[in-house]
Amino acid sequence: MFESPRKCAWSECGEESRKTQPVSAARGRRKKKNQQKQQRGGEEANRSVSLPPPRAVGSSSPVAGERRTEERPAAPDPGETIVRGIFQIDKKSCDVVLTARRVTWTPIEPETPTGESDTWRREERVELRDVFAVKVKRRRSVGQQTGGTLLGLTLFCCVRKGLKLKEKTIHLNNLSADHCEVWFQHLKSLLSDFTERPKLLKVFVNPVSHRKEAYQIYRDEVAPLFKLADVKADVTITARRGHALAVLKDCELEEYDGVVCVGGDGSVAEVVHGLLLRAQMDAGRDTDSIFTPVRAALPLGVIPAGSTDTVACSVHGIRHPATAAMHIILGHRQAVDTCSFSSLGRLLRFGFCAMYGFGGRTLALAERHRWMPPTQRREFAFIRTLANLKPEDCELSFLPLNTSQGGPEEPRRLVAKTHFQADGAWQTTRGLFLNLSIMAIPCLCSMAPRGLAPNTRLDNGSMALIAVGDASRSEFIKHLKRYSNRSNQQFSFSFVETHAVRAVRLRPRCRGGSADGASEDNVELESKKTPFISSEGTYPWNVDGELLEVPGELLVRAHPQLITLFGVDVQEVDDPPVNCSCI
Ligand SMILES: Nc1ncnc2c1ncn2[C@@H]1O[C@H](COP(=O)(O)OP(=O)(O)OP(=O)(O)O)[C@@H](O)[C@H]1O
Repeated sequence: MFESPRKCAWSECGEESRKTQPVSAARGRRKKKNQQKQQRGGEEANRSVSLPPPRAVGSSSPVAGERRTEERPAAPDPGETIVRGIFQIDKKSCDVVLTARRVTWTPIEPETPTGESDTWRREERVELRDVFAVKVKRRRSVGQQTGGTLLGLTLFCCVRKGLKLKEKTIHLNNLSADHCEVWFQHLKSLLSDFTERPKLLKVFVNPVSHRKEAYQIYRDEVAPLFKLADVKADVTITARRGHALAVLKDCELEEYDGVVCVGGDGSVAEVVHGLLLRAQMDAGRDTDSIFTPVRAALPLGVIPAGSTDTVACSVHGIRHPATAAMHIILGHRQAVDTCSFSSLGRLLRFGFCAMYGFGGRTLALAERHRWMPPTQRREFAFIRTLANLKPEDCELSFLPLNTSQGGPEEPRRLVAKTHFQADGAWQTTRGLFLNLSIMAIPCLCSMAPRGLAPNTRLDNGSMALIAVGDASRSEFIKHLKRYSNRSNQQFSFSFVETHAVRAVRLRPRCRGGSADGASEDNVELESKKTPFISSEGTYPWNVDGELLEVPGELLVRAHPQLITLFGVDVQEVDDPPVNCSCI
């Protein structure tokens, strides 16, 4: 029944397998029945067990008259059996079938006297798209590095539990070397057809991210999975801010199939900026002009090791390093919009999101208290800025996404208190704003399970502009608190407006010259209408969790699907929601 062209391999496997098969009188009857069935099926049934073993691409020279394009055998029908045999799985002898898509197995059990055989023959399967490695399994004594008794094959698979991806092993036990060799070669060949899976990665690890655990996370949770999947990694442990950017500007990117960043949002932003800047340099773009950027050459994987990890959450839905590693290994790719930040005609950086006003002030204050532990300094800055809550007087212009371009939602009305003016397609408004957020991705995180910008998507080609106008502190706190529930009610305030936009220009309106707001000691002394300006005369922006001091006007442009991240599009975070302890 299981005969194939590689007769010697199969016959040995057959003998070996028979040792493991349960013997029963009913089995003889079934065999006979199957033989009759096979005869009826004729050639069809034979072909299903006899596909030739895989041939390496380019390994055969063309036969006279054969066209080069025919060198590689035609891809098998996805449902067609490539190889079939018997293995012990979970201590049961199983009839195992390999097709181009999956491995299926059915326990071989004796029929009951009543012949109710099919009612308990439960078929199980694993899709090859979820298998990331196949290994020969051997029994070795302690300390033995090579050799050992062959036990069979092990499939390493990825299983989903909610949004979490976990490793699972399936042991296909059979002591026949030839049998296992045939299966191993077929499986290896099929897995190598997943060309989107990376083989060599450039990895950046930020050793000082959050609780300084990034290297440990990489070493203990990610590197073992990469090794199992035969993914090679060229690791750089960053020594300073800007190190990853410097490496990306100069390294031979063509060698790699992807870049991985182990760290928080700040590290991810630096690597994203590096990849995109390098792409513009390679394409000869003048970044000090209104240029059309080219896409990043390589996809980016993000292993979360920061405090908030909004980018990782937005493409994995969970802060779980092993899940992130699995997305990378399996080559799950998601196109992602980015934005560029320019001031005075010069590109400052590429990134995903920015905040001005409350978001910028809070980060600027936290940065001045670097000596504090990260969580404390963030909470301190948050409370202090909230206590001194004041609106920014600015001129806000934005280029709305044409409704025919399929915006994510109807834009909400403009804040009434501002002076509206249309300039071509741009809309300009002047007024007081407590906070302005411009986000190209939803920025999911445990404090905002549906995202800081639930009204944009990863790849919809637009950014969400969320403008929070002047309001009382208690109203502003109510607005912030609503981010933690999943009802999207945070925008149901008269002082909040949202727009789907293609570009935003923000010009802080300075009254009465520079105020020295650099010291938090005199923050209280600032006039309620004076914009927060650092001692260098710049305005603090929170760009991807990093402080960006902008000298005046900032232009933010959306760039649809400029980068590819390893991950998927998720709607909300799977982590338990976290309420900000400060409010
Ligand atoms: N060895 C290093 N020493 C100091 N800073 C570094 C080093 N390596 C990288 N950096 C910089 O640290 C900054 C912050 O990194 P990251 O965002 O990963 O940590 P975090 O701020 O603790 O996390 P989160 O942004 O999630 O709060 C990045 O801008 C990065 O460039």
